[in-house]
Amino acid sequence: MTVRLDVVSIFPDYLAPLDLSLIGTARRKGLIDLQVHDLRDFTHDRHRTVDDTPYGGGAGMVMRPEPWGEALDHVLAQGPADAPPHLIVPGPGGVPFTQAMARDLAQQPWLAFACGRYEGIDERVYDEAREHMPVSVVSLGDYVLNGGEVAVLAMVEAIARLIPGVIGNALSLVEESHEDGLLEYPVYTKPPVWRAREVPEVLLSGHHAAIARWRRDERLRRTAGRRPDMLATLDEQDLDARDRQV
Ligand SMILES: Nc1cc(-c2ccc3ccn(Cc4ccccc4)c3c2)n[nH]1
Repeated sequence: MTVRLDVVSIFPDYLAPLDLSLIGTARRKGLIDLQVHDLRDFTHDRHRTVDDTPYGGGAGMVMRPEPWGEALDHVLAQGPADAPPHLIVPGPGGVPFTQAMARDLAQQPWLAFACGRYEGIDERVYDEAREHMPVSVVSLGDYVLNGGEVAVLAMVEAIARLIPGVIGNALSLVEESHEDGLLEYPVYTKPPVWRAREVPEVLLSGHHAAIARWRRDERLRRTAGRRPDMLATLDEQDLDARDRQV
């Protein structure tokens, strides 16, 4: 199944990195159909204006509703009216983007992303969009960006890599940070000694049960050290069950 992704931005070139690496390959393999739209193509004045001053005053500018309305109409017209895209709008005040959300979105056949800029998009655009498609306002984290493009690059990467066929070795998706509630274990490769630093002996032992146990312990230790909040949500019997597996 080809997943369709539409992105609307005033900086379409910001999304050029999605032509590279795994995502680029997936697009060429036909697993992903990504279309980037320039919001200014949906303006009609000489200066291709996309922003205006905020009602109620205040600093900065607000993105005008008309170009967004026409841009989203154009996106909607690319697919079946009875199966519209899920519109994802990055925003500092959004619902936190998580691996669980990425997994859910990777199952959907058609996603659209609206990249805001300035102080944001006129609220009526969200209200209007909700009459035609599901709309989610999503935050990448508790820090402030200047616009949605960087957030969309991150979300598209997180989602696309979960689409079957995009990542060659499906195993590499298991036991990743956030995939099963623990951070990933430390990894090593040749040489066995580098600047007098040795690789942990167990990893060279070929003793698979001991290696699995070591990796499990490292994940727990690392999670407890860096993300104790994640351990709190990993309930007891789940922890014990995991330990029994090793
Ligand atoms: N996680 C996350 C997302 C964003 C984000 C996303 C889209 C936009 C569009 C304009 N801005 C600038 C802005 C800053 C503060 C208040 C309102 C708007 C954006 C920021 N920041 N941080």
